[in-house]
Amino acid sequence: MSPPSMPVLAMAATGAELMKAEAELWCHNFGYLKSVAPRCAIKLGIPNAIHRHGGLASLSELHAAIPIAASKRPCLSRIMAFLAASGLFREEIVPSDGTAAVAEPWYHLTAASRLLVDDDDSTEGRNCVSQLFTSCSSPFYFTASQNLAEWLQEDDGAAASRTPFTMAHGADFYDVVHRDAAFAACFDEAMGSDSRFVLEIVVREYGEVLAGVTSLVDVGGHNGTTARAIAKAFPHVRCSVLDLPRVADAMPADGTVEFVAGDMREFIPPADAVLFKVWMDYGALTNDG
Ligand SMILES: C[S@@+](CC[C@H](N)C(=O)[O-])C[C@H]1O[C@@H](n2cnc3c(N)ncnc32)[C@H](O)[C@@H]1O
Repeated sequence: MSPPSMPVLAMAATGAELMKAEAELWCHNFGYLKSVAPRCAIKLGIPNAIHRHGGLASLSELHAAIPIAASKRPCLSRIMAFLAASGLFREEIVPSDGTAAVAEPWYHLTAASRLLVDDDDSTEGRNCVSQLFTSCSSPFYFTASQNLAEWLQEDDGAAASRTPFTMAHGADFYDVVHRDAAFAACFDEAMGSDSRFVLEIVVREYGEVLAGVTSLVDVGGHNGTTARAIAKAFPHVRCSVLDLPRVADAMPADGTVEFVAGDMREFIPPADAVLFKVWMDYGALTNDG
């Protein structure tokens, strides 16, 4: 078999090529800011503020709406410019009142940032995934990801019980959820917001997949947000949720869905349909896991 052709930089590279290659590395180096900056925008309530201005707000309007320390005011425009460059908002530079000599930036919500608005009365939060974003961009995951190389090098045998997450936090994901009330609340809200968002679309556009189905089990269904939404939209479907005992046993019975405590690797209650949504076994990242 002949080897692939020689990579460009193995040959004599020009200064311009080297500079371009280094610029690419800078982008990778600070790539995490693409996740951190929207997290900052959500915390400051920027998507909500633009939404309250009808989906388009000027920098001055954002300054009036968002509490920023006086000494940091110039930084807001830099964060907004970064977010616009990464596609979260659309920036337009126009004169502020038609007469002003100095043009100022205006920011439009985009399809993505519209999903970060959590005070839209017309959708009652069903089209908002800001909690999901906040949870997934949390330091818990970021810290765990720093251990990836060490985890790949560490040979802990066939059990492969350690994950980058356990290396960082000394416990597996669900143990941390269990012991850290703030993280648990953040995780619950994240899963809830994703379930409401996805179910709204499923109910509206894909209801036919449940035609003829009379029972459904949501495997790893957590607090039952998804199963409850299905039971409400499709009353002919009897819904149950299978989850680990410490989750299922803690759920109060409300007559809408039945909670079954168990491990899916051992047992899945019989039903016409089995739903897996955002299921991750954070403890089984083995070769075949
Ligand atoms: C990422 S959450 C997703 C929750 C829900 N499906 C959703 O989309 O909002 C994964 C769920 O799977 C559950 N889980 C993890 N391992 C499980 C197992 N072996 N058997 C049953 N449930 C499990 C967790 O307790 C958690 O509630």
